Amino acid sequence: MNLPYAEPFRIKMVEEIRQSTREEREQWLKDANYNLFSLKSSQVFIDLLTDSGTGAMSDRQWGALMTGDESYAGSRSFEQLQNTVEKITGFKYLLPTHQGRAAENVLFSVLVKEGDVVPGNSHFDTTKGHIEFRKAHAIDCTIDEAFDINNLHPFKGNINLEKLEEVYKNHPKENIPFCLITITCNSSGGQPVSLENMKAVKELSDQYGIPVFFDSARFAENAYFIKKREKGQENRSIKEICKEIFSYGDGMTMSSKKDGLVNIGGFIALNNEEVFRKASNFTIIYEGFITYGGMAGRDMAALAVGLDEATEFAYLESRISQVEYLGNKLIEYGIPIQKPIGGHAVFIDSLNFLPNVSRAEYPAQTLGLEIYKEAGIRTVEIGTLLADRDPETRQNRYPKLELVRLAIPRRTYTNNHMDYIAAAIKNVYERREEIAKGYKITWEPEILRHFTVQLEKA
Ligand SMILES: CC1=C(O)/C(=C\N=C(/Cc2ccc(O)c(F)c2)C(=O)O)C(COP(=O)(O)O)=CN1
Repeated sequence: MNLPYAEPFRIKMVEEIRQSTREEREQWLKDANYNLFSLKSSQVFIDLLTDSGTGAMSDRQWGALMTGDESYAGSRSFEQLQNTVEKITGFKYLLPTHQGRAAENVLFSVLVKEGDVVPGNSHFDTTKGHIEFRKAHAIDCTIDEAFDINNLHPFKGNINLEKLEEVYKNHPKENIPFCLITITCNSSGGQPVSLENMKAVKELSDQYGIPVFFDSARFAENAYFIKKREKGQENRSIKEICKEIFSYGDGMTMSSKKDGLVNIGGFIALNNEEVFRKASNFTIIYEGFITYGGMAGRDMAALAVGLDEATEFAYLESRISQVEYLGNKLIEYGIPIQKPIGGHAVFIDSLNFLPNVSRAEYPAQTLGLEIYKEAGIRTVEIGTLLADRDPETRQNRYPKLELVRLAIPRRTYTNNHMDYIAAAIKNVYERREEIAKGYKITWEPEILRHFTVQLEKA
């Protein structure tokens, strides 16, 4: 018989997780003002809040930690990281930061000014936050197919070139610091961008003299989808595809907490020496000296190993197959999810799941709370709460999709956990008609409200 698939690793360390009762969870949600971010990890059985920094490191990464060089300047670990980043991306200048939004803060302090526009595919919320915080505007030029959850376009992270050229034509070049391509595109469901689209975006941007940057948090997963789905790529290595991806950009920001396979860290990498020099000053102000930038030497050492591991097909196949396994189970149960299934998460369409909950009562948040009550599984809302209010009108911005994201940490849960998650969501789906009321906000902060917002039952 054909041998079934098995993971290319074995487990050497485990961490105990504990179940709770439904009564306990209902009380804990009340105490948390119905904000899943406010739960303690001890109150969560399976944590799908984020794949950011929550994965398991390998024995080689733990080994690298022990030999980290903590020198303030010129650390050996920085050199190891710099060599690895250049090998994978081709970018020769590196500025470490403590995580992805810190890289955005440093780079955007150089490139983004009041009144600018930054086009791209869907910007993730902290990236958008760092653009709007500077009184600039993010313009989403994603292809329309991305917003139809049943459309099986293989690259829903792609940029619509007509929409992008409209931006280039309607704004002076000095007010367009760069075009930002997010790979994979988190907000539209962990959807990849094709090499063909990246190439076309770079060519169009070069015509208008606009630089292109990558928000690269899940670049390796994007490369995997290119290898699996894009014509002519099936025989190329992940590392070869990554090199070509970055050849279509002038630089990158990176949240290493995703495809860096580490629990903390980020960086900027680019080829433009002038931008590097200016960004170095902001690194020193915000992050620390330019050869550690808010990271310990040991974390840079572990990251250098992590980037190498993350850009290997066997690891990516294992990681993405687990997400597909969960997604296919939910499809089998009739649950409406974003298709094709993304690389790091399964995204449930809560408007179809909970038709009786009005948009003004946050259906995606309502569904996330029901899933937690049902089985102690924490998810995150990628909908109206996250979309926040229009900076000028202060009205809710209702995005096209109201999603609940099930983000799968890397090398952390087994497929038994996936079966448990799918069964829990099926149970909620079977009682969806009874769920007719959502939630209302009792307190919210000025920006990025969903992290700390407080709610009560509507
Ligand atoms: C494509 C991209 C990201 O996905 C990203 C972060 N993402 C997170 C963490 C998170 C962020 C915002 C939330 O509302 C959230 F609930 C979760 C996530 O789970 O997906 C960052 C920023 O990288 P930092 O987290 O290292 O600073 C930059 N770019």
